[in-house]
Amino acid sequence: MFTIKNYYHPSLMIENWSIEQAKSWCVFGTNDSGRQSIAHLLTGELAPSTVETLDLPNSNDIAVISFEEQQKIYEHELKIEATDDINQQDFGTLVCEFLPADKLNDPLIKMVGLDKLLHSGYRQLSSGEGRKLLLLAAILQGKKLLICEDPFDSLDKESCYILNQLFINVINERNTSLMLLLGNRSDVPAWCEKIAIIKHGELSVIGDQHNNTTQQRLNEFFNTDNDEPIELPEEFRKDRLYPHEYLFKLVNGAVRYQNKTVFEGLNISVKPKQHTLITGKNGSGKSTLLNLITGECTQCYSNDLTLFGFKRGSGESIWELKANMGIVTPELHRQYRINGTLLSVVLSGLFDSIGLYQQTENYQAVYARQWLKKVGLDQKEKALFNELSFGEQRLALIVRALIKAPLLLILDEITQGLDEFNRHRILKIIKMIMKDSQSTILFVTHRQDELLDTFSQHIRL
Ligand SMILES: Nc1ncnc2c1ncn2[C@@H]1O[C@H](COP(=O)(O)OP(=O)(O)OP(=O)(O)O)[C@@H](O)[C@H]1O
Repeated sequence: MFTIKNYYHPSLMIENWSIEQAKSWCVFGTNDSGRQSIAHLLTGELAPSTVETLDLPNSNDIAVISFEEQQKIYEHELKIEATDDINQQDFGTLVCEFLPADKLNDPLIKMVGLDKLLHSGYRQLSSGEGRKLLLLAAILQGKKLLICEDPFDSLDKESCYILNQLFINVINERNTSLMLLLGNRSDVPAWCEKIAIIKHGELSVIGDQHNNTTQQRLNEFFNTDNDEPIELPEEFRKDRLYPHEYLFKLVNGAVRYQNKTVFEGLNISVKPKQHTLITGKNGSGKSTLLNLITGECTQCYSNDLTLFGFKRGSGESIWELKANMGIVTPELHRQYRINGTLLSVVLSGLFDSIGLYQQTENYQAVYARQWLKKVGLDQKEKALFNELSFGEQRLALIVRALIKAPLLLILDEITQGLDEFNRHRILKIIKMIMKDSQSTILFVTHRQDELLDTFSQHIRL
């Protein structure tokens, strides 16, 4: 399949690595390890400074399924939208258009649950549905090497099971090789044969997964002594007067699109400090519910929804509402395409803007820097946001939401794309906020180890 010897590029070094046809590999790397460079190398986008052997498959035979690729497609879809005839209702590229025309009856489509969405637009898909589509497209196009970054992130339990079956099928029946780029040890499937790690851009082949030495090397790789306590800033601990019983209350809530009811008859209320967990299958409407609360979903006006004491649609200002909310969602990450510095992205959270358009005070920059330090990004404050890895961008958006210590924190799959070290660091901050602050958390996740027992309400959609 490929052989690489003594490859050197400033962002990637590989001494000796070969992969045979129909083999499965996991490459573990942290968020700043350079694991995305592996995909760039294999697709021919990372020309080496020096190399001894570089025997790669045809780039047309390789598919990369990553958050980065999903972002590119999304941006392309937005461009199409901008050039569309505005009178025409258009959902951009349809799901079926991503798949080979002669494979639209392939049983794999039903297996991953996309059969009913073939005529939906890509932009209408939930994040999990979008991931499944790219993977399915690659398989049906007969790609010979699939490179999947954190493929189990954003998938529900059943979809993870199906994805595992799908992977086993492509390796055994379709003679395809699989490379999983992972940041969490708990994501490695038992069937995966070989393990490699990447650290500071240097790739090391470790060996067979089910081998004691491999497990020992992995433990060493993930073992960091960086377990220092994280203290919440003063702002989070200040007492605040909140005059209403509920932060929000939705009565008989419903969201419907042309021929689809996402949910109906939904009654939900959240009181201050009633930390709430929301779970449900892919496409069950978790993000839609959050969008109703944040106002991203315009059907908030046709619902009986009261937010911070304002009945939605009664002339309240969205900025007044937003001032009380800190929001991190996959949608926000997709939309955050303004290319400022990391520091400016964090500061933009104080103004609820995408991009920073206001003069900031010194104390605000000091505060933003303190937050960057808490997530280990203080050395990168001048880096451009879109030059950071997906996981680093996600960390930046998390601290952007935290910086104003809002009344309500709306956190939708926030640990998507984070390596296990950063994920635990963020969960530690979340636990501190639950315990020691005046903020209330609304938290969506698919991960079992994020179903913390500190949530006082669990909504299952
Ligand atoms: N504008 C739209 N038009 C039509 N259907 C839509 C639109 N927006 C979302 N949907 C559909 O509504 C359903 C719910 O989507 P939502 O993103 O809320 O799911 P979710 O529970 O957050 O899923 P996931 O766990 O995959 O993130 C999905 O099937 C999605 O395809």
